[in-house]
Amino acid sequence: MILTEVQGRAGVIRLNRPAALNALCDQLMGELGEALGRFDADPAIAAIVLTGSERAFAAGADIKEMQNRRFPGTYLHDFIGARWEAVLTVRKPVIAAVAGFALGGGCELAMMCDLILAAETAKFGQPEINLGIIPGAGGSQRLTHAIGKSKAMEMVLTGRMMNAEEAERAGLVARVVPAESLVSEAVALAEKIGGLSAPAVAMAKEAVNAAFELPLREGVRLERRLFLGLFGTEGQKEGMAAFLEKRKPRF
Ligand SMILES: CC(C)=CC(=O)SCCNC(=O)CCNC(=O)[C@H](O)C(C)(C)COP(=O)(O)OP(=O)(O)OC[C@H]1O[C@@H](n2cnc3c(N)ncnc32)[C@H](O)[C@@H]1OP(=O)(O)O
Repeated sequence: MILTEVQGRAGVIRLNRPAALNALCDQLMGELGEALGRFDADPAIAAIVLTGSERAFAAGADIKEMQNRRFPGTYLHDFIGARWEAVLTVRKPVIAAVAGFALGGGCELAMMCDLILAAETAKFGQPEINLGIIPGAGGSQRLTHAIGKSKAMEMVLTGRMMNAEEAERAGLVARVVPAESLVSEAVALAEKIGGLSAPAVAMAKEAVNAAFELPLREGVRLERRLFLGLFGTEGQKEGMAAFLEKRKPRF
């Protein structure tokens, strides 16, 4: 259900369950967690690209698998839990490359990544309300952080989908690119990141993500500690020396 390949410094993970529009079943999420862990541990990989098919990044959690779940069983054996949040434990940048549907858990998975590149065909939505439930993998929180209360509320309350252009305008996605160059653009981004100082990249990711979890003052304190810590790295010495010597840095 998952295909992986290495393209330059990028570890590319493709969700591959076409008959169900990449519905995120238990097996797929297990394979995804394993692939993320493998690329995160591989020193040759600078960043991870997570993508789906032309038709769907992922159409959400598997409704067939969820249909007969009952409370309190779901509460005692939280089927979202750590398995769904594997992407949040990855230290390297994770780029979601989204074409087609990113709905429900698919939208939530994309939002757990560090940034989203969207094809012109991308459609984002939290349609759980149509199933008699609400988002359960962070959608009500991350979508609201990303696009603000009114737009998020409208999408969560009505299940309305947002196209790529609107998603870019609203700040949900970093950039919209032609569908045919979606993965190559994401890989190019990973290559660019791969040419930078690895400790600076890791700390930049940590600092930006902290903005979602910490109050401003604590976030700024964390940023300051990380910033000061970078003066102990070779990357800072090389980066500043290269600038002053008017040459490209070699990290
Ligand atoms: C994370 C948590 C806690 C919750 C969730 O994610 S809940 C799920 C939220 N997602 C949705 O509600 C989207 C459900 N899917 C759709 O609305 C539609 O499939 C569509 C709008 C994405 C595409 O519609 P289209 O008419 O183009 O295609 P379909 O014939 O409907 O789908 C093809 C094929 O895929 C199966 N499918 C699609 N989504 C799911 C899903 N989330 N879970 C399980 N299966 C899914 C669909 O049943 C159909 O399969 P069959 O050909 O076997 O009928």
